[in-house]
Amino acid sequence: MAPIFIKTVLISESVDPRCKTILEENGIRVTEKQNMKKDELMAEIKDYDGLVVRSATKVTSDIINAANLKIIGRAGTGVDNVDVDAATKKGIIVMNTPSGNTISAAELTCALLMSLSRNVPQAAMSMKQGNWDRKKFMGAELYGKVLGIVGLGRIGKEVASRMQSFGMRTIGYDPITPPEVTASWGVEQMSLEQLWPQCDYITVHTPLMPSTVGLLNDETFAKCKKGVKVVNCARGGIIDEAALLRALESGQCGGAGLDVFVEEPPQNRSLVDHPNVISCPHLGASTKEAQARCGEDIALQIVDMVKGKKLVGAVSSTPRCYTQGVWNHASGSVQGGVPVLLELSDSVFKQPVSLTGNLLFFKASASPQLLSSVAGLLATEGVEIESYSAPADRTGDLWYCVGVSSLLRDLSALKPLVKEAAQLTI
Ligand SMILES: NC(=O)C1=CN([C@@H]2O[C@H](COP(=O)(O)OP(=O)(O)OC[C@H]3O[C@@H](n4cnc5c(N)ncnc54)[C@H](O)[C@@H]3O)[C@@H](O)[C@H]2O)C=CC1
Ligand SMILES: O=C(O)C(=O)COP(=O)(O)O
Repeated sequence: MAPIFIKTVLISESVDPRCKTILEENGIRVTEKQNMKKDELMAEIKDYDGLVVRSATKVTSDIINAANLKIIGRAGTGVDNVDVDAATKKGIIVMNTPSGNTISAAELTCALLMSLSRNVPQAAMSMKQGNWDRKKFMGAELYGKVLGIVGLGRIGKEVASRMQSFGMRTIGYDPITPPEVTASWGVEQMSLEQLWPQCDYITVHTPLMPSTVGLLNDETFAKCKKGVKVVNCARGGIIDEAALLRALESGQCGGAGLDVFVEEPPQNRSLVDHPNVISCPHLGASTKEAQARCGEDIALQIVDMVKGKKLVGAVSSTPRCYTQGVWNHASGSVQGGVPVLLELSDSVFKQPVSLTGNLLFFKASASPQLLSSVAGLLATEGVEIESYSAPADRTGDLWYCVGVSSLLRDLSALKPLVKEAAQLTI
């Protein structure tokens, strides 16, 4: 991978100080400016190569177009506050640190589930007001109850294992994670139609995207058990807020634990003020540990990119990719839940290239010895070939891709054999 020059980075939110330290130790000038209004950010952003954000900075297309950024780093998971398409069109790499805050978000979800079952926040508030009301806060055990988990990715999985230890039965739905995989962590998958009526509790852990907006709505609440309790520690809007309020008022929903809102902070306080709602100001990732991981990870990922070592955590859609200072056009799709590359510049691959793991791309002219020469060279560097994708055509200089056991320390080792090379971890 060719180095990408980043001299200046703006951190626009409260990110762990390790982020600034690591970037500065690697010769990058860092400015921290928080709580900027949109026009302030638009004016400020012109001076930077990189921007590091959390969830509060809305990196809209007009901000992206006002900037000369090369990288937008998200110290956290969700990138719905970044216009990834606009960034990709401008050739800006968007990267996140998707596993750094998984445990913290899962633990907060479990805390909300437990609080909903035993009315802990309401009882604590009542005590502070001088009361001693044992009857009002009668709860119900989690033991033996059914928890529906919609979205069985990193956080959904961690929530399942923790709530199983309370004796909950965990069922779920995910269009991508295979049922045999979730069965191995004790989650029985089924369709949403089958799931809704079985659950005592439902928790959502999907990204926010058109297919997940309003997953719980008037129609789906009506299919749930009366009194179902719901938790949203993912993104505001996955549970439709107006439908949730109606379900709370009718008793169809018995309680809600909300960490996230469509508008943050929410101007409309109807949900927050509802007696059966417990809420937090988007605290899922707000632990020392999660912030330390995310701050450090994003800085290290940027430094690796600057050094041309590897590209970790990139989430940009892939119409173009950057090698040796040149933008290459690419096209791909998602097959069986796995993103695949079909074409890179003028090279159409014989088989789709699964975009997972460590990948080494190289451009070379076809020859019967090419693969064995590359394999031999990689072997001397201690790198094994795990998969091989060749272009359908064999004329001229074309792109090849090999899945490798680890990335090469120095791509220049390939120089005698190839015209261009790039490597990345996905
Ligand atoms: N409250 C907070 O502070 C935090 C919130 N989050 C949010 O939590 C959510 C989940 O994060 P991760 O588990 O790390 O993501 P992930 O990508 O590991 O898992 C998401 C899962 O949702 C599934 N999914 C996609 N569409 C679906 C649909 N229509 N129905 C059911 N499942 C669907 C995907 O297949 C995937 O398995 C994200 O929205 C993230 O932004 C993450 C960290 C902290
Ligand atoms: O990582 C995520 O998706 C989160 O929602 C955490 O957001 P934050 O970094 O706390 O603003």
